[in-house]
Amino acid sequence: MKTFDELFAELRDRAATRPAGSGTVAALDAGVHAQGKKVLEEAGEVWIAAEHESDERLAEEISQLLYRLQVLMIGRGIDTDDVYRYL
Ligand SMILES: N=c1c2ncn([C@@H]3O[C@H](COP(=O)(O)OP(=O)(O)OP(=O)(O)O)[C@@H](O)[C@H]3O)c2ncn1[C@@H]1O[C@H](COP(=O)(O)O)[C@@H](O)[C@H]1O
Repeated sequence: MKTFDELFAELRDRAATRPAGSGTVAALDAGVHAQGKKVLEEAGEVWIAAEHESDERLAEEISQLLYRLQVLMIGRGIDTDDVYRYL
């Protein structure tokens, strides 16, 4: 189990060290357009899960949306503080 900030730090490390086999590295290399499409896709899955699926499935879809948002943030080069200041 990890927090939002811990996952973000892990993904930033993946971006810096580029380990072989990392899906995050592949997602970053795919560019912001592809990253944005993944955000939209996962957001749709969250919506569907919220209306039709179990709490567990909803939580899993939300985790995937958070991951995709973080990949997009790193792809665009913004940090968590850039977001948190609006919360
Ligand atoms: N939290 C996640 C995470 N959430 C979602 N995903 C990716 O998103 C996929 C699920 O999304 P989809 O529903 O779109 O499934 P899919 O269409 O079959 O996925 P793709 O073919 O597009 O990869 C998963 O198969 C993962 O590829 C994640 N990939 C990685 N992480 C975490 O990120 C960290 C770094 O991972 P790596 O870069 O892979 O080492 C690790 O802590 C991982 O646990």
